[in-house]
Amino acid sequence: MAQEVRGVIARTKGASVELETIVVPDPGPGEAVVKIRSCGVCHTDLHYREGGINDAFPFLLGHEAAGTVESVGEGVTEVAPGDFVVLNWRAVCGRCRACRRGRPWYCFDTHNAKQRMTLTDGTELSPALGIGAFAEKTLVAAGQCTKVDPAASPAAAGLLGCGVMAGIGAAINTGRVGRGDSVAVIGCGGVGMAAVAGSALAGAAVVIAVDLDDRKLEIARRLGATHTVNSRSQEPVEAIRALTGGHGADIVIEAVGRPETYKQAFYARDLAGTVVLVGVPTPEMRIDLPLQDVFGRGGALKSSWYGDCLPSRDFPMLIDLYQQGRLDLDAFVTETIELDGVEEAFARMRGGDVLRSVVLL
Ligand SMILES: NC(=O)c1ccc[n+]([C@@H]2O[C@H](COP(=O)([O-])OP(=O)(O)OC[C@H]3O[C@@H](n4cnc5c(N)ncnc54)[C@H](O)[C@@H]3O)[C@@H](O)[C@H]2O)c1
Ligand SMILES: [Zn+2]
Ligand SMILES: [Zn+2]
Repeated sequence: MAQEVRGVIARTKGASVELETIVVPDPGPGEAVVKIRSCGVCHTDLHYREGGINDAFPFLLGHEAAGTVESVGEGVTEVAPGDFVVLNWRAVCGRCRACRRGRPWYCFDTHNAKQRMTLTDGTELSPALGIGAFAEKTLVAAGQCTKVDPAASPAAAGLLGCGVMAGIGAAINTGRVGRGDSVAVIGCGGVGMAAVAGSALAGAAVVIAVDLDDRKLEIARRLGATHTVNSRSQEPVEAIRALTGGHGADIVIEAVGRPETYKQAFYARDLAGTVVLVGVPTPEMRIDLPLQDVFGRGGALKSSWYGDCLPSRDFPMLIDLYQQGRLDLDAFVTETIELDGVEEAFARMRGGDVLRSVVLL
């Protein structure tokens, strides 16, 4: 029996989101219905609301979530009703060229649930990043569910579903941060802050956190930053160079998604360093770089999707680190809110006032 539940909908470009009734069908073959316990507000949700990702309105927002499996469809063996799970963006195939090369976020053959959730008038919804978890329940592919220890707090576990995984993975999986490296992270929101924590976990000797807001920089110190730079008062490229013996950082992680910070990341790295691009630009954004600089700097320019994670490997590992007290996921949660508080949470995110607002259900 299809069920009616409440969900947060972005109807048109730039309009305030509204809490509306949505219809969640029974899970079909390979699918699961998940009762959402927590869902963090990520900047990507705001990008969807602004039409910055695509125009497939109306969106059912929310994609950084943990929940309990309520029911599963035919042939599902990965999870069973009652399992506590973290949701991931895509059920990757595991067989295509991208999957076999260990880059599943470039999978050509994802098996997400068909878009079958609707408004009560039958209008088809686009679930953000294939999830749609600002809702009491959502329909996903069973392969998007990773079982984790049910003793973990839902607010903390849900963060792994996007921002924290994207940030930690950008450092560890994409950037290959290792013992003794110097790292600069430009932009310390939920994603960049996790890149700071991931760099510290990986043994970096120098971790430079860069942001416009001293409150963020203070938290970054708690999570392992050895130095902080406020770009309002210091030119960040010069400051990063000064803190790394004049060379620039071995790994620079961009977690804002703006032309000026892309450019800073490019120039703040050591000549043989790696730039990891995590911030999502909008279609009209451009930067202009002298080709001599592009050529003359060795190293690597990499983009990082979802921290190049493998959910079944990385989610349980990060939950372990959290429960051992080695990864302070609670420090990311600025506030917990209700489903009807998402629009106000977007305003606080724009104002830079929160690291993460987390909807608890
Ligand atoms: N690649 C991925 O897999 C992935 C996953 C999740 C989010 N993202 C993207 O990462 C970006 C960050 O997401 P978030 O949720 O952390 O956002 P956020 O809004 O919480 O954080 C952005 C941070 O950047 C800071 N900032 C803004 N302009 C700056 C500047 N010029 N210099 C230095 N700092 C600046 C802000 O003060 C804020 O702390 C977004 O573009 C989001 O879409 C990418
Ligand atoms: Zn996200
Ligand atoms: Zn694949």
